[in-house]
Amino acid sequence: FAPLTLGRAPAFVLSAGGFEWEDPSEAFDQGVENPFKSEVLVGSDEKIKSSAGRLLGPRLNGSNVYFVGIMGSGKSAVGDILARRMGTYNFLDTDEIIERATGMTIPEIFKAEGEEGFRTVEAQVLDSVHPYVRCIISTGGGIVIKLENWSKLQTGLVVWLDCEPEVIMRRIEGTDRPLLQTDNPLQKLKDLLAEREDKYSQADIRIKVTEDMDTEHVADLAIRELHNFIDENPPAWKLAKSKAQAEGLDWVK
Ligand SMILES: Nc1ncnc2c1ncn2[C@@H]1O[C@H](COP(=O)(O)OP(=O)(O)OP(=O)(O)O)[C@@H](O)[C@H]1O
Ligand SMILES: O=C(O)C1=C[C@@H](O)[C@@H](O)[C@H](O)C1
Repeated sequence: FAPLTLGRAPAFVLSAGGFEWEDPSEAFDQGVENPFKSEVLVGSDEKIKSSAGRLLGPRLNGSNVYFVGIMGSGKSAVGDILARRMGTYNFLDTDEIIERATGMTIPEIFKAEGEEGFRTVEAQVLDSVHPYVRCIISTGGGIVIKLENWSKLQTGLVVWLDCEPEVIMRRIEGTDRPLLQTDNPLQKLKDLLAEREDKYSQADIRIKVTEDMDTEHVADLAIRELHNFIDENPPAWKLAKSKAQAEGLDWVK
């Protein structure tokens, strides 16, 4: 078999099970380490923090990051900051795409088509955006309700912004979110959280957002936790390589 090439001449050729292919570390490992744990990157905490966002893109290798959580938890505000800090990722917001695609506001869609109609469009939008790469995607608070949406979210890394309803209420009181047009919006938020909590908690990363944390601070935490998640969940080839090396076996011929 001719070695598989990934757009350029292979530097190393692996041979396993009768097949030969290029060492995937050549294509995927860009030598970028977790800046919070790196011995190469030295400097003040502030300096490391400022480069941490920029260094996340190469380590994510194109994988999307999805923010989930109850409405008002900061998914759009924090997602936008994260994409700007990374520099190489785009920011998308499923609620905003729905409004642009339908030419209607979310309250108008709820009024005309009901919640079920909104959920159908929301699933269609997620279906069309999830094949893109290098995106930070803020999702609608109810995206986790439909099981079919989970398989799409799990093509990327999922971050739950876990924020108390009381804190959220103080931020979004008086806005036109359709599900909160009740006599007791705080109770409604609590009920929604109780219904969805077991779904949100399936996220890869959970960030506890408290009242004293501004959006920049939450973005800092998201960056740190994403770097840590990548360390703790290395791709299969990386595990195989270190296992082979530990056992003194040939990995690269
Ligand atoms: N950590 C924070 N500190 C202060 N204000 C915040 C914080 N997070 C979000 N906000 C503010 O709260 C409001 C709601 O935030 P945002 O729209 O980002 O939430 P969301 O999770 O995207 O909501 P939805 O699901 O309804 O789209 C915005 O005005 C935002 O600026
Ligand atoms: O929690 C929800 O169900 C919603 C959250 C918003 O982001 C919007 O998607 C819409 O208002 C519904």
